Amino acid sequence: MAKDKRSKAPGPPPPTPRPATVAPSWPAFKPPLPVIDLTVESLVQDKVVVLRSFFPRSLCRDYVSFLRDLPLTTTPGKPKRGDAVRVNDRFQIDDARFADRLWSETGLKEVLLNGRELAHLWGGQIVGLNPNIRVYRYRPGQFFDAHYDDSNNVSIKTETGEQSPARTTWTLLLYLTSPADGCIGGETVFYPHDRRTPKEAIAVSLESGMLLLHKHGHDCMLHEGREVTGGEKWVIRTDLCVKR
Ligand SMILES: O=C(O)CCC(=O)C(=O)O
Ligand SMILES: [Fe+2]
Repeated sequence: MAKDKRSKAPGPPPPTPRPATVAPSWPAFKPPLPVIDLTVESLVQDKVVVLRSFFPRSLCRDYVSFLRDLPLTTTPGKPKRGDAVRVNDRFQIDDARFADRLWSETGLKEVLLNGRELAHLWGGQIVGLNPNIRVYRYRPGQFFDAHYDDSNNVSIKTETGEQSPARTTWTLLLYLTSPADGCIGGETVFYPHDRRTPKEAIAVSLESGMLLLHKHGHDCMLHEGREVTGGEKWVIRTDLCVKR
């Protein structure tokens, strides 16, 4: 797929149904996070990193049972021209408070900001996570077709309470289920050379509680969420934001 004809990750959600406006009462991070010394492991140099056991299994289970009760909507199978085919059930909310909790009450902030050898990766000075929180559920037969994720301009509340201009630079995916919970398939697959061929596929297997970050925007690798063939894949998606 040529870069100039690339299919984009979906932009704003379709006009109906509308994104939720009332923030969910997300479960507490219990036990307190992080549960292990988080480490940033590189899977594809300068493009994909993972932090394993970001959520413990028990917290993943708490989240999945909580998320089940949210008003998820099935995305249309027929996307607008230029948008990726994405077939899953999803919930979306602008929730700056939860984005901030994920950033500053989990150990993520410390591990990313203190890792001096990582500083060059993020595309600027990290200021937090995108308040646009997305929850995906994939059931058997559902998938996210190959696409690129865009960088977006957003506004983030700083520690002093002011809104500050920011830009998303990396996609954040937090996997809540895996084969250990009966989820078969659903790997996130990257194609470093923009060719969706089995030979060039770098497949990241699901691991409950693992957080994955991948570079997006101009340098985004073509990627997809493989079809789920058994059980359910649950993911929380947001983005890493830098100062603009
Ligand atoms: O669910 C996945 O594995 C991929 C999700 C994705 O690519 C996205 O949210 O843009
Ligand atoms: Fe994506």
